[in-house]
Amino acid sequence: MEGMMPPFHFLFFSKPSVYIDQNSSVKTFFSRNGILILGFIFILSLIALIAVGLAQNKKLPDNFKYGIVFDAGSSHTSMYIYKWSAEKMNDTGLVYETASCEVKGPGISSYASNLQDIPVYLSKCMGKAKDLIPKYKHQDTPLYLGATAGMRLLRMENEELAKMILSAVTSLFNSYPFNFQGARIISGFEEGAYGWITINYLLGKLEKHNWKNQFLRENETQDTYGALDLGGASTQITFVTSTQISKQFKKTTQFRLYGKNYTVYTYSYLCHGVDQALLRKLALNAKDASPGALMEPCFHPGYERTVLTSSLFSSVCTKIYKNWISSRNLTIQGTGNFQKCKESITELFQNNYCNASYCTFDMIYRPPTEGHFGAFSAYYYAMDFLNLTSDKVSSLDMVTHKMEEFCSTPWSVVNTAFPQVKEKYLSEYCFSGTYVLTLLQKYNLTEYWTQVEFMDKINNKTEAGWTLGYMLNLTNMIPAELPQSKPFSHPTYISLMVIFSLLLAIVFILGSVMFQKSSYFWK
Ligand SMILES: O=c1[nH]cnc2c1ncn2[C@@H]1O[C@H](COP(=O)(O)OP(=O)(O)O)[C@@H](O)[C@H]1O
Ligand SMILES: [Ca+2]
Repeated sequence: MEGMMPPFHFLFFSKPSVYIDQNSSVKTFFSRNGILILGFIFILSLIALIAVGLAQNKKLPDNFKYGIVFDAGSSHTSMYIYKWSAEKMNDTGLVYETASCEVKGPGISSYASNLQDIPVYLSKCMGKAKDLIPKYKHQDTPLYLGATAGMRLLRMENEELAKMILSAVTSLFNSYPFNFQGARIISGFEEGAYGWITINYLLGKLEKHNWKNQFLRENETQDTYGALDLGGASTQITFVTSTQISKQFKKTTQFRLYGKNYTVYTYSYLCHGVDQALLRKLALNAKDASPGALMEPCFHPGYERTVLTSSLFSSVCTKIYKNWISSRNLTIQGTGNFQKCKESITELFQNNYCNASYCTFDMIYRPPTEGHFGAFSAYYYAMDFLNLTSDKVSSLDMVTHKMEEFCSTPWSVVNTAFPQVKEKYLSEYCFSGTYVLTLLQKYNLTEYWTQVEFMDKINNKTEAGWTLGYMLNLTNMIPAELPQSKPFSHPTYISLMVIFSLLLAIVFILGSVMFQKSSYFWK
């Protein structure tokens, strides 16, 4: 049996029963110490290997954070609750909308004369936020309210009243356990810029990971989308421009996001929101109306609506049209003519004077548009209802044809076909659809019809709008530089794994050989 290897299990389980002589016991002593040292290295390497593996692939605990933003628009107020993983807060696209709430009632600016009703107005949605967000997170949850063009118009009319509305909101929100960060009127510039951040963040245009989960460099990221927001009282256009723009126009802003610079052009047109545009159009035409009646091509044939003429001139946007007409009832009668509707809408845009190289309308300079656009809010509501989104209808001729057909459909037919749609919205889709087309044409975007994507919820979850961008900015969640996503870079991780695996293999082999040799001395 001399010279033969002991069976495998012997290497590990057999114990020497007798020491043969002095010489062999010294050798055994050294070989046993060697084994101990190797065993020690083996255990250390094993611990290091496990530690590296765990650090790299650690399953992050479900530690979520929340944020609440109220969008106090001109026509209505909505609340959005955003949620994200606390550990990954600087990664893009990880903040999403977990719930939303429509505040019942009109826009907040109409509460100027009944401030005492503001708590009732907002408390239902606040109650929903309290129920949805775990109690122990309330104090860490930032809460914001941003008001847009409805409040901008009220401020122009009566600054004191606008302040009183915001104070009423502030005292109400201070009574809740959330981390209230303020209620304010955001500027049109912010509204445009935050809308642009929201859609590009959600579409993953600001930074990209590759398959190894590394952030891609500047030239490897995708082109951003321009943002088109259409509200009730104002509308915004925002896009990255490569045109050198003179500082005098003050229409651009610089962003540094995830290590990349963006020069963003943005402009907000007050009074060009869809509700104010309709009011301006009606006010403009009211003076030519035959006594008591106004023929209106943007409403369906057979549709009638009676208004008090004073209501047409009460807005800051229509005051300039106010003339000798004393207040009286005016019956608006639909004639359903798309072409005439479009012509009358075109009158709302001024094209007469431009003090720059190029203006879209209303003397506002704008550089040439570039790339794709995401159009949301009232752009989406109108085009989605009319089944005219750019992915459904490929050419502008088809859109025009469908609009002609829709506008000329008698109101009785439309009303019967859509009993579930709010009458205000349904009766105005001919106008709002035509307005969307005219506005896009004024922006020179109808030539690139398929490059305009009408969008509502991005990734089926998060509504496109300024609110998410606002919160991301105020919570510093979009870093200027690229964040490190893992404790080790991928090459370091691979190198460490290889080194420790090799070390383990060497130790194991050496250990086995030494153990085998020492067992000869024991025999
Ligand atoms: O479901 C809908 N169908 C059609 N239009 C809608 C719907 N929901 C909201 N809108 C319209 O979208 C616009 C939203 O404007 P918002 O209230 O945000 O004003 P603002 O951004 O100018 O302050 C309003 O004109 C409103 O009537
Ligand atoms: Ca809005």
